[in-house]
Parts: sequence; C-alpha cells; structure tokens
Amino acid sequence: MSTMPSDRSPDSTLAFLREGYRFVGARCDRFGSDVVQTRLLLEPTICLRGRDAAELFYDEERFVRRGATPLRGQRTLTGVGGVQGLDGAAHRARKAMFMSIMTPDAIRRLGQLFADEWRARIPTWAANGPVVLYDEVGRMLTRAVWAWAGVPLAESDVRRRTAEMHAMIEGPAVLGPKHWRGLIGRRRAERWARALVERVRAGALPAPEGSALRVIAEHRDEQGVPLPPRIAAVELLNVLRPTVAVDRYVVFLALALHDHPHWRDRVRADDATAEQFVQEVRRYYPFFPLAAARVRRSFDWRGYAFPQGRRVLLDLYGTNHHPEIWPEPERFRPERFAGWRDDPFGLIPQGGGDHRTGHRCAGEWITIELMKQAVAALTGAMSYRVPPQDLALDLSRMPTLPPSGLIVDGVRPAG
Ligand code: HEM
Repeated sequence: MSTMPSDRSPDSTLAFLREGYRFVGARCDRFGSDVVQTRLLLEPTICLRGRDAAELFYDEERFVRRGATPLRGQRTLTGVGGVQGLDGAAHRARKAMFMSIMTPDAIRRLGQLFADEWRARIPTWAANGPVVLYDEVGRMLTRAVWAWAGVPLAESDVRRRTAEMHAMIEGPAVLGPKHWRGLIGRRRAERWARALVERVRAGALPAPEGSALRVIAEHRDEQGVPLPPRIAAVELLNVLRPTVAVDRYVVFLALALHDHPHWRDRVRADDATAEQFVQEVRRYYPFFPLAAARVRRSFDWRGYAFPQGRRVLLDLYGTNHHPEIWPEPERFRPERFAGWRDDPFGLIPQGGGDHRTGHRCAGEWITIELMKQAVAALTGAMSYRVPPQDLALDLSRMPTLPPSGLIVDGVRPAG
C-alpha cells in the first residue's frame, strides 16, 4: 500500500477559502497526483481529480452521501433532508420525482418562458440606459421558473424572492454577513415554500398537473408516505433556487461573447455551434467547485487506502480543466466540442455519472436549454455594448462572478 500524498498543514480550511477553485488542483499539481489528502474543517479529507477519479466517485457501491455535506452548506445552499444527502432506494425514489418533471416538453416550455421574459424586457432596457445583466437575468429566471413550477408570484415579490435564492447560493463558502444572509434567506424561503405545499395539499391552491409544485406536493416516498412539509419545501427550493442560479452561467455566456466576439455570428447562425459554445462555457467557467461523499466501506484504489467513513471531495472545476481530458484547458475553445463523444465523467460542471440513478444534477438539461435561449437572445434578439468595467473573475470567491455583474448599455432590439 502506498502512502497518499498529504498536505502537511494541521488544517487547510483557511487555505481552501483563500485559494478557492484552485485549492485541490494546486495540491494535485504539487504532488503530481490526482489523489491527495488534506484536512478540512478539522477532518481528514481525500481530494480527487480527473476522469477516472470521477468514475470512482460516482460508484455507489463505494460512496455514500449521508453526512458528506458540511452543515454550513446544508443550512444555506441545499437545505437539510433533501435529495442530495440520500442514498440507495430512498435516493432513487426521490430522484425519480425530480426526473419526472424533466420531460422534453416541460424543458422546452421553461426555455420559452425565459425567452419570452427576455424579449419583453428589451424595450425597457433600451429606454432606461445601462443594466446589470446578472440582476436582470436573475429576476427573469425567477419569473420564468415560478410560472413553470406552478407557483404564484406577485410582481412586487420578484426582487425579494430572487434575493433569497441568491443569498442561499452565496452562503456556504463565506464567513460573516454573507453566510448569515444565506441562513436567513433559507429560513424565510423554506417557511414560504412549506406554506405553499400545505395549501396545495389542502386543496386551497390549485397547481397544474405535472408542475413541480404539484409533483412535489403529491410525491410519496419509497414506502408510500407523503414527504413531510418541511422536506417538500426543501425539494421545491431544489428546483427554484438552482434555476435562478443559471443567471451566473448567462453572465459567463455574455462574458465569453465579449472576450471572443468572433463567435457571435457563428453561434447565431448555427444551433450546433451554439450548443458547443454553451458546453465550453460550462466547462471553462467556474461554478460548483466540488462534490462531497463518504467512503461506504474501506477499499483500495491505485494502491491507496480509502478508509470507511472518510470524507472524499471530487474536484469538479479541476476535472473540467484537466489537461489529460481537455488539451489546453485554459483556452476557451468551443470547437473542442465538435464531434465530442459525451463522456459522463469528463465534463462534470453539474456532477458526473447518471442523472436518474446517481447524484448528477437533476437540472442539467434545463440549464443547457436556458443557456441556449440566452445565447440566442444575446446574439439575435438585441444589440448592446459592454462599457469599460471590472470583469475579472476572482477564483478565490466561490461562487464567483465579475464584480460588475456585467453591465450592458446601448441596448436596441435586433432588426
Ligand atoms: C445553474 C446551473 C447548475 C449547476 C452548476 C448545478 C450543479 C450541480 C451539482 C454540482 C450538483 C451535485 C452533483 C453531485 O452531488 O454529485 C447538482 C445537483 C443537483 N441539482 Fe444542479 N446545478 C445547476 C442547475 C440546476 C437546476 C436548473 C436544477 C433544477 C431545476 C438543479 C437541481 C439539482 C438537484 C435536485 C440536485 C441533486 C441531485 C441528487 O443529489 O441526486 N440544478 N447540481
């Protein structure tokens, strides 16, 4: 048995917060190994990177999710008791609930709602001068996904709900006020979502057949028992929150079009090229840094011991930038996806493996559809300028975003 390359530091949590997305990759590079051990939150933690490591990580025989996400992440980002922390039959039954919402028709409908929102906003942007794309897109996605999920939304609540979703997304990997905002945002949103579920169950609020609200309110677990209202609220937020989070990817799309303007005409002219552009944005730009699991039963891999219960992190960002999978990983090259053969463990911005049986993101197809609609809007529905502003991405901030939120002005409807 070999000794796993290990960080010497007694605890690297502060280094993780300082180094952000590069934390695991920097250690892997230093040791020349895609398996390294460190200590995070005072606990020994194995970090993995690369395609084969991703395949290992998504092997359910070897890993469980129960108890893997630190409490600070559950209390802000994911909620307690949701699908992310389930294993085995309980996970499959809950995941089936999510996947039943993700029909091709439903995905198209959400894309259309978002596209309609976008088109409706263009005259206002044209009349009112500069807009912060991140703020605007967040609110458009809120309106679209609330309508799609069958959840009523007063226009006067749009800002508040969007802000709660953002607070949860930004809460886990920060200290101080931003973390507290995440806790408060989650508490408020859960209370509100729970009341909604209770009203649907009592017949006081009609929810359309097949909508996320109806499916979740009516779902029965693997033993035929309805979800407790608190858990149903967590799961409804597991649809609403990450859909709003696609606003970050829309900002990255706009950033990529700004930095690589020669792609503009190409993506407008051809759907396949637009899809390659979207995939490269998902590969290249940082969003979720890591996924977490625990070793189910002790095993050896590549001569290293993985003891039962050990926390293991898969470096999603580092795998998407691994030179063995992605030549010249730091270059933005959408053409790398021309003729790309889908590999469930190579491109993993939203996790790897199988959507239905494993923990891969339930909303990946939605994300791609919304991003395609955003590319079409940015290149085909309007013209705009990007004035000078701070667009640098700080890789120590998780999740990161250009500080300006990407300001555009001079918006004009196309044609
Ligand atoms: C904004 C873009 C998104 C990103 C970057 C993202 C990323 C991720 C990641 C990294 C995971 C964890 C994978 C793992 O644990 O192995 C995940 C899980 C999940 N995502 Fe997403 N996601 C996005 C959008 C969405 C959307 C739009 C939805 C729903 C409409 C969604 C719903 C979920 C759910 C329910 C899970 C838990 C799956 C499970 O544990 O089985 N996500 N996502």
